[in-house]
Parts: sequence; C-alpha cells; structure tokens
Amino acid sequence: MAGVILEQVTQRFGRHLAVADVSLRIPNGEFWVLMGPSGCGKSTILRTVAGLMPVQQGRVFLGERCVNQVSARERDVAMVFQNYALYPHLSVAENLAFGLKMRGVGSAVRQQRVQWVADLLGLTGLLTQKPGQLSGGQQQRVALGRAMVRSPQVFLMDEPLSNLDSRLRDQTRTELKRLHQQLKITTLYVTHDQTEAMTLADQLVIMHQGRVQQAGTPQNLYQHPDNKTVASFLGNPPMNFLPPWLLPNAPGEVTVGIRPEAIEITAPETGMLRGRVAVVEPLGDVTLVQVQIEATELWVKTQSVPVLGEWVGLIIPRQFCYYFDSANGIRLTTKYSNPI
Ligand SMILES: Nc1ncnc2c1ncn2[C@@H]1O[C@H](COP(=O)(O)OP(=O)(O)OP(=O)(O)O)[C@@H](O)[C@H]1O
Repeated sequence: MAGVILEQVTQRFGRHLAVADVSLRIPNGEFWVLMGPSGCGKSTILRTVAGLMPVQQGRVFLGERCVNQVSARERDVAMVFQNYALYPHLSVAENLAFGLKMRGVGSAVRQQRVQWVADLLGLTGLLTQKPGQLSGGQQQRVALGRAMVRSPQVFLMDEPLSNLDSRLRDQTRTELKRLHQQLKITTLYVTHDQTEAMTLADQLVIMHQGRVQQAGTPQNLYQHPDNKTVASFLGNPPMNFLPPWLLPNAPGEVTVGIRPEAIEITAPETGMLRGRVAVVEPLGDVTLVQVQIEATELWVKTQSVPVLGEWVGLIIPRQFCYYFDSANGIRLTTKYSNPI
C-alpha cells in the first residue's frame, strides 16, 4: 500500500520553477529522505504534501486518496519544523495535548495519548515544566511528541534536528530511527546532513533545481550515482573529479571521478601521480589529506598521517574510478569502462 504518492508535481512561485515534474511513490511505513542544495525545492515538496501550498500541477495522494482538494487541517499528516515553536506559556503536557484538544479529543483520551508519547520519548519527568525550562534537545523531543501524539498517517519533517548541537543531534537521530522502527509511520524527511540522510533513509532522494536527480537506498546512491551531481553530493569529502590533463590516456569528453577513500598514498616515485601534502586533518580513525598536484587538489582518506608539505605519490585504482560524460555529467557505464 502506498503511503504518499506525488504524481508529476510542478510548483512555481511566480515564474520561478521550485519543483519540476516530481514523481515519488513512497510505500506505507517507509522513511524517505529528501536531500539537495539550498533552494532545490525540498521544503516546497513537504509543504505541498502537508497541504500548506496548493498543488498547481500534478497530483498528491495520501494512501489511496487524492488530496489535491483536501485542506491541510483535514489531511492526516503531522509536520515537524526546525523551529519547533512550542507554546511558551503552556506546560509540556499541555503542549503535547494541544493538537488533540483542537481536534475535539476528550480529556481522558488526551491524557492517555500524552502519557504514551511521554513514555516513548522520555518526557515523563518533564510534563509539568514550561518550554523555557527545557534544553534544546528536550524541546525538540516535545516538538516531535506533539507531532506523534495523534499517530498521523504521515510525518513530514523539515530539518528537525538542525538546531541541536552535534551530540544531541546524534542522540536524537538514533532516537528517531528507533521510533520509526517501532511505529512504522510513513515519513518524508528533509535534511542537509549526510549522516542523517545515510543512517535514517530507507530511500534517499537527491534533488537539484527542483528535479529529482536520483532515488534509491543511500548505499546504492553512494556506490552507483547516475550523474556528477549525485556523485559530488554524497561523501565527505566529496568525490574527486580529475582534470583530463592528469590522466593523459582518458578521452577528453570523459571526466574521471574517484572517492577519497579509494586513492592510495604511496612513495613519490611509485605513484601514478605525484603531489605535495597541502592539508592534513586527523579525525581519529582516519585522516583527511589534501594533495596538491599543480593547480588541482585531490582529497584522500587514509589511515596514514603524512607530513604537511611532503611529496607523496598517489595510486588511482582503476576498478574504483567512475566515468562521466563531461558535457552533461551523466555517468558512463559501458563505453569508457577503462580509459586509464
Ligand atoms: N514563498 C516563496 N516565494 C517565492 N519563492 C519561494 C518561496 N518559497 C520558496 N521559494 C523559492 O523556491 C525555491 C525552492 O525553495 P525551497 O524552500 O523548497 O527549497 P529548499 O530545498 O527547501 O531550500 P533550503 O534547503 O534552503 O530550505 C527556492 O528557489 C526559493 O527561493
């Protein structure tokens, strides 16, 4: 059964095309993540599904039902924003119960639901506090709880963790994953954060300029990007693209890409390429190294810790290279399987 379907949805602001012919079919109970550069249309998609923006072209379904003409209030979705906007004068319990009260749910059921969600999110001890007395992470959990309390058909989350510091963010992310595994509510989640995208998504959708570039499991997108946009968006540091002069045997119309972890550092005289270490960033388990080869910089992820300024050789294993059409960025899988 489908949870959420977008069928050829196009949305404009005046003449500006914010979402261009987007089709997605999200099965019931799955967690999908939308990712892409700022302004690529992620929030507009979320707002369209929520009913906060009318569908200009195309159709949106929640379950089997086309909701193009259904108001936001009547859609069974709950949205969590990055600015959680709790009511400051209400207690945590009252904040959690607010939406239920507005919907005319009786007090006994309200209490029961609030207790359920407070247990689930570890908020039981905070029910009488006001938002101002809570930490950012606790406030974020209340915001999540407010969305969860009525068990909506769909969750829409727009960067819900972006205001948290990195530790809390990690904790809350893990919490979200656990909750999803438990509740299995169809979720559409927008983020800029790669770790969130890679760890939470059943399916990851990469967008660019209002269009879907590729959708698939995070692993699949990382290993088999369809084009340069997707390849350069995932991975930190991102994929290196080698200029043609670095690889004299590569045909000019092909751009060769290689991930930082696929490059090996060796002695200057044994590498295929030779350059100077320009940046060294030890991360504990691995080190990020930027090697400068004339005007080109390549990132390498390595276990070794080279010395800043030293000359090193680089090995670019062929089997880990990606080949892209230089004109349109589309990945070539057969024609140039072995240009170097
Ligand atoms: N209310 C609006 N009026 C005019 N243009 C808008 C409006 N809202 C969004 N846009 C434009 O539509 C495009 C898509 O915006 P959207 O907010 O969906 O992008 P986004 O991918 O969510 O970006 P971000 O990651 O920065 O939140 C952008 O170019 C934006 O400037």
